[in-house]
Amino acid sequence: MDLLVNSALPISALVLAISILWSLMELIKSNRKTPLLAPGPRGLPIVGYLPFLRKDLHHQFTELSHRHGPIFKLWLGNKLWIVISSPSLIKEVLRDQDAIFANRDITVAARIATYGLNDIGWSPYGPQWRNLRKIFAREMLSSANLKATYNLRKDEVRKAKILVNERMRNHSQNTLKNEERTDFLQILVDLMREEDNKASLGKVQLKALLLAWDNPSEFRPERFFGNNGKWDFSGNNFNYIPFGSGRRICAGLPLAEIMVRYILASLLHSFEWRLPDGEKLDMSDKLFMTLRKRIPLSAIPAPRLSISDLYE
Ligand code: HEM
Repeated sequence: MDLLVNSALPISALVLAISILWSLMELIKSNRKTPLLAPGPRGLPIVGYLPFLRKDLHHQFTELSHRHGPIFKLWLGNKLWIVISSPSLIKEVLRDQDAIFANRDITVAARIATYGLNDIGWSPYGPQWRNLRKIFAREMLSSANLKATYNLRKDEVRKAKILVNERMRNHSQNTLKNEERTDFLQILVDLMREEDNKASLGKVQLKALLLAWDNPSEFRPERFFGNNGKWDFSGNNFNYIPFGSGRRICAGLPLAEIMVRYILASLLHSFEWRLPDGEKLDMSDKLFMTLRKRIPLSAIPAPRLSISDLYE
């Protein structure tokens, strides 16, 4: 019994000392002339909220924003973090006051991986970052990238040519399949063949029309309607900022805009996709540097166009 009491003594003394220290720190903090801070969850003395952080941080932050509002604070150790989640606050931080917020929080791992922050993404906002952005912009317009884009475009033109020629041949030989009689490509071909073609739609325009759209042979007139900037990803609509906004907006946006659209459109247009037998589509996510699918997607492609030349 004595032994138990004796060993419990140093622990209670330690707990008492930590509590006094914490109360003192809180007192000093409250006496400091700090501006009023946003609300936030309570943490532990010294470590703050660190022990409570979960791996699915983005879901945890969503939950916390439901509880504390669109701006809340977290103490992680002695560092204060402010988490924001409303379009108007995002505009304030990324656009209106972005000169103040244009720095990244540098981790040790980032410093090592970039040989001392020699990288646009991690470079502190300043002359070195400005130079790197200029070099990056020039590099993106370099002959190699222009050539790659040109080749991609050339390939799309070749494919559009094959599609239009095939459809016009089927049309004149009266061998159109049922579904082809009413699809969008056929509407354009009919328009082109009309004797009084006021739209002056020639073969060249037809091919150009096919290139500007994804799944061009689907009848989807809504693609012509404006959508009130709903999918404007240029950094001006703060409800939708996949590339960020302000000074640190994604430097690769122009390239990504061309490449992602072409690659996705080609994959969807040229192949029918299905899941491996017995597998269900899982949409859960995992936070890394960016958000990823928790279970990587395997999909099996099968050619969907009848013209085999397109797959060469
Ligand atoms: C769909 C594709 C892409 C998405 C969604 C994307 C998204 C982003 C985002 C969210 C940021 C951070 C912006 C901020 O901090 O406010 C960023 C930064 C950056 N991205 Fe992208 N990106 C894409 C493709 C690319 C490509 C293809 C390149 C290169 C060719 C690129 C190069 C960069 C660079 C260099 C930065 C750092 C800019 C800076 O700190 O000044 N990105 N990107």
